[in-house]
Amino acid sequence: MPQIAYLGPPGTFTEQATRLLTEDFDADLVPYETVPLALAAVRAGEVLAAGVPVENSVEGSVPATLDALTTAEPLVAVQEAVLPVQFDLLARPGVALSEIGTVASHPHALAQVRSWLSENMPGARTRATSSTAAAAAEVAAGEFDAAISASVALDHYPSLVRLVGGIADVPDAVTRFLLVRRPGVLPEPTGADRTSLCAVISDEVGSLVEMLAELALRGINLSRIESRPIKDRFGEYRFFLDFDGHVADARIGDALTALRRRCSSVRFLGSYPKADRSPASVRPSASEQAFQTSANWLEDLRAGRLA
Ligand SMILES: O=C(O)C(=O)C[C@]1(C(=O)O)C=C[C@@H](O)C=C1
Repeated sequence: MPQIAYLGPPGTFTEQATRLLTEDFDADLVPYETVPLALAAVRAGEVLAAGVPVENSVEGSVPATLDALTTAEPLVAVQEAVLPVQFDLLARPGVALSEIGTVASHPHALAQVRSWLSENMPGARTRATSSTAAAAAEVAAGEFDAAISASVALDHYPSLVRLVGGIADVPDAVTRFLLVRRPGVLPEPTGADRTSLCAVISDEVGSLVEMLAELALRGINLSRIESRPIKDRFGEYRFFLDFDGHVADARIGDALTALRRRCSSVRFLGSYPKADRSPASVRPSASEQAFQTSANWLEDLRAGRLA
């Protein structure tokens, strides 16, 4: 049975997402303490793939995931899932809300309940843990007084109780997760796909606009752009782009070759079906047929068949 890594311990949102991402095949889910460790296990061939959080609708991208995707051998996303995110406040039995001195969770989770904490527990100090379930484990071990966790965490830490349920500063918050593997056969195009890549551009006037223009000119809908520092040179950035379409689509392939010529480096991070299955809208001049017709026309010109 294939082994699939996820950000653990058991009871994280990432575990729930990874179960969803692997529901079509029998998989043995293996918890790792951090996203970089889960991705290192994929690179080392210890596991087939990893489920990792990539972006939250309230707090934005998950920097640990973006950095870990680009700083060692290439990996590609093959599937995405989007999960609603609401939290429970878990504590040891007999502890009242007013007695809680420390509340622990993953920094992304704490950021999503910041207003709730300041209104309801103004005296409590927040503590960062490696995941929402790690916070529950540390509360069970007596490290902290309370944890902001997924409600499934309670199944794994039965010594805790739910003090408050359904906490969320933004009620419809969601987190997007990816299933990431070593490069291999890509998922088939479905007409409702997303392509992710990371590009480094030169520090020159207009280079960002020109990169984006390559997408816009081909009618490609950009759904996310994010920059992360390159780290060893101040003021230089990697740009993470997500856009509608599959690398097998003519307009996407054409755009990628243009980016490859224009950027100092381009790392392909995968083409995979969008979680919401919403089809890409393709303008007539960027359709497969339009690309084929114009390629045939050029071939005829070059062969002397047309003037
Ligand atoms: O999966 C978990 O439980 C995590 O701790 C990670 C994470 C994240 O990185 O965004 C996942 C979903 C929630 O948005 C909060 C935290």
